[in-house]
Amino acid sequence: MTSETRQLAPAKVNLTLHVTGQRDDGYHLLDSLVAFADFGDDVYVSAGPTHLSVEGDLVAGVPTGPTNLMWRALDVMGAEASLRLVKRLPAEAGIGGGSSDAAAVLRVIGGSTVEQQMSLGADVPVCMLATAARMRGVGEQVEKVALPLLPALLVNPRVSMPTPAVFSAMTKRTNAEMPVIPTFEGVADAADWLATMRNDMQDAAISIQPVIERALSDLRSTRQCLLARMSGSGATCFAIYPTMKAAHFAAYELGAMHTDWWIRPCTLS
Ligand SMILES: C[C@](O)(CO)[C@H](O)COP(=O)(O)OP(=O)(O)OC[C@H]1O[C@@H](n2ccc(N)nc2=O)[C@H](O)[C@@H]1O
Ligand SMILES: Nc1ncnc2c1ncn2[C@@H]1O[C@H](COP(=O)(O)OP(=O)(O)OP(=O)(O)O)[C@@H](O)[C@H]1O
Repeated sequence: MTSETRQLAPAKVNLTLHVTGQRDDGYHLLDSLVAFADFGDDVYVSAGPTHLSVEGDLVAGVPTGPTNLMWRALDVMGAEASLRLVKRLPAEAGIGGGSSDAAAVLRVIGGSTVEQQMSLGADVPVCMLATAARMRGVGEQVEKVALPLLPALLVNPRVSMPTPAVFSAMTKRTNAEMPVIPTFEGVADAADWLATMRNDMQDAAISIQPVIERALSDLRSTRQCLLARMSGSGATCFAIYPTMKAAHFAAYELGAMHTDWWIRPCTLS
């Protein structure tokens, strides 16, 4: 590694999240269609003794020392590097911020195994791909899926959601897996199919933070919204639109109503 390498650590969005069972060790079996935004944290890696700097508007709650998942990624690989993180994704938000940051570091270092990736977090293997994929097992089984480019809006009502608390609040842990994912003819076709799928963590997250229901209903009320759902363990919700123009218009509409919410138009693929 010579000069500084920049990697986008894109937001991860669970377009579907089916929880299909629970292992004896407490981890849940998942079946999830995951997509990635064209927006995320910026991760910079350069040669040198291990060091991390964290900057940006959304640094609250992000560790700046050895517990940061980027630093832990270096430790797992027995590597040294100078790291810089420009944080643009809210933490504990269901869009994989820390996992995506760790995966970005692992991509630069190269040669990580699925076991090493999983030791950092269940979302790290899928974040290594950083493109649409079906995720199964407890997160270790990932296969790429072809998706049309989906115009979308991400909305976080600025409440943090620790993932274990949401899993604990679930009342039904054995649900149907997804059927075979079809080949989609376009955005509307994909949204129609997605509407028949679920996020099995959504009701549990709403029971902890009812404002998520408000985010979903406000997204559904925006013009031309094709689908609105929560991502991961929340609280970030996403909506799909036929065009980026519609997604930008919805961002404007919602932003006027909720000046304190985090609202970001993007494409997902
Ligand atoms: C809910 C998802 O975001 C869906 O993409 C992920 O499965 C969670 O991924 P993550 O944040 O990388 O999760 P980890 O940091 O590995 O795990 C946090 C906690 O979530 C629970 N956990 C996580 C993954 C999984 N398949 N089953 C679980 O029960 C465990 O209590 C674990 O202690
Ligand atoms: N680089 C990082 N960025 C954000 N959080 C980090 C990072 N490294 C460690 N953390 C810690 O990880 C915890 C979870 O943050 P993160 O944003 O990854 O969660 P999440 O949104 O629940 O992810 P997921 O969608 O995978 O469930 C935070 O409490 C934070 O202290």
